[in-house]
Amino acid sequence: MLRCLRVLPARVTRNFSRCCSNYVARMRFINKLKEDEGACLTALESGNIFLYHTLAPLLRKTQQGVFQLPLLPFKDLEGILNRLGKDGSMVKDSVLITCTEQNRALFCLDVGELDQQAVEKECGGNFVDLRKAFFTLRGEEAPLVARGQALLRWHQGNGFCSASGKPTTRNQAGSQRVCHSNGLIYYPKMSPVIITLVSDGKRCLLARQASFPRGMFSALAGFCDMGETLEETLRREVAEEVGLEVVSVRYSGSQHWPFPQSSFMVACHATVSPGNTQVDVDHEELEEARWFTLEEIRAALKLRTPPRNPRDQPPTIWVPPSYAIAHKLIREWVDDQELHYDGE
Ligand SMILES: NC(=O)C1=CN([C@@H]2O[C@H](COP(=O)(O)OP(=O)(O)OC[C@H]3O[C@@H](n4cnc5c(N)ncnc54)[C@H](O)[C@@H]3O)[C@@H](O)[C@H]2O)C=CC1
Ligand SMILES: [Mg+2]
Repeated sequence: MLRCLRVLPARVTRNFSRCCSNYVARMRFINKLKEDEGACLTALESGNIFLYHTLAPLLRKTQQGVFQLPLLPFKDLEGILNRLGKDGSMVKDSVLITCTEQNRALFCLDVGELDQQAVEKECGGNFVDLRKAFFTLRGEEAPLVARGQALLRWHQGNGFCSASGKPTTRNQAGSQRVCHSNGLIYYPKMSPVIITLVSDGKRCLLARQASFPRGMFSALAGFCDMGETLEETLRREVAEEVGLEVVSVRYSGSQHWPFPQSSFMVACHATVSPGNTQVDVDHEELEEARWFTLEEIRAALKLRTPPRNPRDQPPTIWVPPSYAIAHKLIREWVDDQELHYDGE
């Protein structure tokens, strides 16, 4: 939700405020901006832009020590670019992100061709790694910064048609690219991934990859193969990674996950029958997978930050932080277990 997004004082035209007075109108307006080049340019000229430098977002720290995503009005950014010796019209390369509830179109731009420190000085902020930005920004800004980077990354990697080899051209909103030599249209892509918390009724199954930070365990995850349903991916991934056969699936939620590239995470709870719980780990994929009791999971959830895990001692078990959908699955499982036990 964008309800709490900080935007600079609105300079909204009457038409624009009429269009965006409620959710349906706002969504239709965003859709229009994707199709109408002129309307998109007008919205950009009265909109706000946030910046990246080679895909690292610009953040600003307030006097209270809170990190924010600085939003620059079109004219201000044009002025900054001119002062840095760039043609201000580069602002028009901005990519549409959304329209805020305060009726402002929101765009982002990568200024990677400019001197990083000079931009930081002009804007009063610092370009930081996406992972750090995602972890430090307040809830409603983190998905925005991830979405912006994903779109900019997609444009940077799709400048040429994979069929003709000729350059592709983007529309004003940046919602598609076209190869004019053969008419092929390219749209931004996410890879669908299933993430599932497997339970045997009393315990849940968590796993870790060798690349995870020490002591961290998460739910099982895997990319969908071409032509698979989500249920088929889930059954296959659980079978492949831990050698178990799932008997039921329940949808929980979804999340865009920007690391390392755009994935569309679909989160589900799954169960195996209590008589079929012998784990057989695929060590090509996972370092370890095992069943955890409710008490163990409660203890892991209590750790707000990753624990210090000295090398010479067994690690304290911890789970992904609250912005990861794996955390939501684990918390829901605990709530379900507590409800179940209360009812017994
Ligand atoms: N948001 C969250 O809570 C969590 C997110 N994840 C994300 O889920 C994703 C998938 O999990 P994994 O266990 O790594 O998947 P996985 O079990 O499918 O194994 C990854 C392997 O699948 C292959 N693969 C097939 N299609 C691919 C594609 N479209 N893109 C990249 N590799 C592909 C590659 O060989 C890759 O090494 C990861 O990117 C990870 O960041 C994982 C756990 C928690
Ligand atoms: Mg996996």
